[in-house]
Amino acid sequence: AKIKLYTLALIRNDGNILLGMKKRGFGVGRWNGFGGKVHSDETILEAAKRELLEESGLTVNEFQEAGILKFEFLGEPEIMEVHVFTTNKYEGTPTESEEMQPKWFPISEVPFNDMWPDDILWFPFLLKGQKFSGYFKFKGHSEILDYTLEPACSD
Ligand SMILES: CN1CCN(c2cc(NC3CC3)nc(N)n2)CC1
Repeated sequence: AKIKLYTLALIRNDGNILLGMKKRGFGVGRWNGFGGKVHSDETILEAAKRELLEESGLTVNEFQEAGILKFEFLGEPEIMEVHVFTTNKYEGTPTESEEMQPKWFPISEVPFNDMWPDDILWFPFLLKGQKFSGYFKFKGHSEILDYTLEPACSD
C-alpha cells in the first residue's frame, strides 16, 4: 500500500477554533482544518504553513504537533497519513479562498455533523493538548468500519 502525506492545521483563538467549509474537491461540503498534500520538495511543516496560507490567508511560524491520523479506504491502495498541527500564534485575518470559506466556531459549537466522521473521535485529544495517533478504516467517505486511537508521543 502506498502512503501519501497530508497536513491539517487547526487554529485556536481563546475559546474559538477556525474551520473552513471545503468548497470543492476532497471533503467538499464539510468543515475542516486547513491543509493539503505534502510536495516532494518540502517538509511536512513547510507544507502545513503553505497550505494554511493558501487556504486561509493566515501566516503561522510556530506549529504544535497535535497528532497523526492514518486512513485506509476499503478497496483503495493509498493510505492517507495526515499530520495534524495546532497553534494560537498566527498573523493575518481569515480570508475566503477558492478552496475554503473560513469561520470561527466556539469550541462548544464545533459542527461535527458537518465534518469528517473521525473528527468527533480525536478532537477531544486535540483540545486537551494530548498528542494522539489514530488509524481509521473507512468504507466510502462516511462510514468508519473500525479504528484505533491512542495518546501518543512522537518523540
Ligand atoms: C488535505 N486533507 C486534510 C484533512 N484530511 C482529513 C481527513 C479526514 N478523514 C479521512 C477520511 C478522510 N478527517 C479530517 N478531519 N481531515 C484529509 C486531507
